[in-house]
Amino acid sequence: MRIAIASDHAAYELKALLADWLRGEGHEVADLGTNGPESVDYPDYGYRLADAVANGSAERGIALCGSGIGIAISVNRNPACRCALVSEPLSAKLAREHNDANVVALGARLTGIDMAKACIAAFLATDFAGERHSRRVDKLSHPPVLENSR
Ligand SMILES: O=C(CO)[C@H](O)[C@H](O)[C@H](O)COP(=O)(O)O
Repeated sequence: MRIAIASDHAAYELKALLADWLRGEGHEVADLGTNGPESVDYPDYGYRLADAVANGSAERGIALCGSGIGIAISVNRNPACRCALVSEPLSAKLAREHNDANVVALGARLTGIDMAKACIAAFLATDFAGERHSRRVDKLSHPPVLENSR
């Protein structure tokens, strides 16, 4: 699978470990940075990752920062992306099965390497279940303008 991976400074070490592991598993991995401990801003990397998924150069994305929260919010600003922040494999599986998530986010300051691998393995191995979930996922692309929110 073609996978893009990106992080801020808080997660660059975890990113390198995961990229090596994924390549060893036979995936084609595009590492979009950052690649050192210098402080950077997670939206810059989240937007870059989201663009790789949106333009089709990557089939799936892996987004990492200290908590996973900031980079997940950044990725989800791109309407082509559905990014799920997870910390255990069942959520990663359900993010695919029910939400057709195309990006998974993890927090390097909260999640260790073995748990991160387990989450990513579940994320990559699971297909979208379709059916009733398709209707719901479609609605995510068409948010209504509600009367009382004007
Ligand atoms: O965006 C985050 C939280 O939502 C990430 O955890 C960042 O990695 C974190 O905010 C970076 O913090 P730092 O103190 O600048 O290292």
